[in-house]
Amino acid sequence: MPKTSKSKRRSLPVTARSSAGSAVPLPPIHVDGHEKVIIDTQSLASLPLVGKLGKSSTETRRRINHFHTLIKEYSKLAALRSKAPAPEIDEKIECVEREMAQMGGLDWYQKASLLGQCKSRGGDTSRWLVPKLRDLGLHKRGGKLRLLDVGALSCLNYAKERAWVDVVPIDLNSQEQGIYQQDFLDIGKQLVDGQTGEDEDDDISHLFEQPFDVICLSLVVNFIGDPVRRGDMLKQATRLLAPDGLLFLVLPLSCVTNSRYLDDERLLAIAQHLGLEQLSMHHTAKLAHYLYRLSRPESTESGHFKKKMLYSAAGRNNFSIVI
Ligand SMILES: C[S@@+](CC[C@H](N)C(=O)[O-])C[C@H]1O[C@@H](n2cnc3c(N)ncnc32)[C@H](O)[C@@H]1O
Repeated sequence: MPKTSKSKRRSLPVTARSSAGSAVPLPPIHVDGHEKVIIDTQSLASLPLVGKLGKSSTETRRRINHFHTLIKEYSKLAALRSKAPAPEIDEKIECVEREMAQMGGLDWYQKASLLGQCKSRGGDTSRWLVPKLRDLGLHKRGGKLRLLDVGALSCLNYAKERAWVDVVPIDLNSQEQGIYQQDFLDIGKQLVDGQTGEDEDDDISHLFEQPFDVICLSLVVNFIGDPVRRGDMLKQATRLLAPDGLLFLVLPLSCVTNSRYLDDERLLAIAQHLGLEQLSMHHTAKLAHYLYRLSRPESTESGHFKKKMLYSAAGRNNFSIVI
């Protein structure tokens, strides 16, 4: 039974609180010499569950989409503030935070997303991945596959495959016992910084010492509002994968079919740049699934994939991934 770090030390940044009690975003940090804006999704995790799940899946989807819009708005404002702090920007940020809080924060968002995973609403995306792993013969490879499930809403996603899959489920805001509370982008920092928990039980860094055979980023990259941090997520995956390891990426279909800045071809070019070979791609009415194999060490160079307009037509969204 995996231990959860939910009530224990977090390897996540500490969230400051304003006098009004609302979460205050953290200042930008510097990674590899570049300033990165922290999209303080962690602060959302601490907001109370006050929002309601929609009565119909359409209503829930509408609210989830609105939450995504608020995350993007939040990221833009945080980026602006890091360049030129101003009281008006702080006010706008507080407004966005308040609206998120009214909806129920990250906790509400996760519960609504979990509802979307019900069998009656299409099931969770692990059901697409498992047959692919079997096709590759990985179920009889000998020794269990180490699988990192990022943004796991349930620790039972791979329960049927427990004989050959060893899952490490993580999330920013653990929804149940057995899901480790951990920011994917912080993995490795503890190892480098030599951080340890207050007592040994708190420290889950040992879970990440060995590379993973499979990493799942299902509907997680689109959760991040900042295109650079989306790119960081893909880079982090390549860092944590074993040679020939597999990356399972799921995005809402509109991110690749209706964006001004991203389509399947560009996503493939980004993946190849990172040393990922595309094994499989599948679009459903709502989702785009990709399976990649790490075929060579990642390229560490940035600046190759800036935000570049591919389609200028009106009505398209602005989803992009920047490397
Ligand atoms: C839409 S849910 C996706 C759930 C599930 N993977 C699925 O396919 O339905 C996105 C989840 O990703 C989590 N998440 C976002 N960024 C993360 C990060 N940096 N580290 C860990 N979890 C993260 C959020 O907390 C949220 O629970």
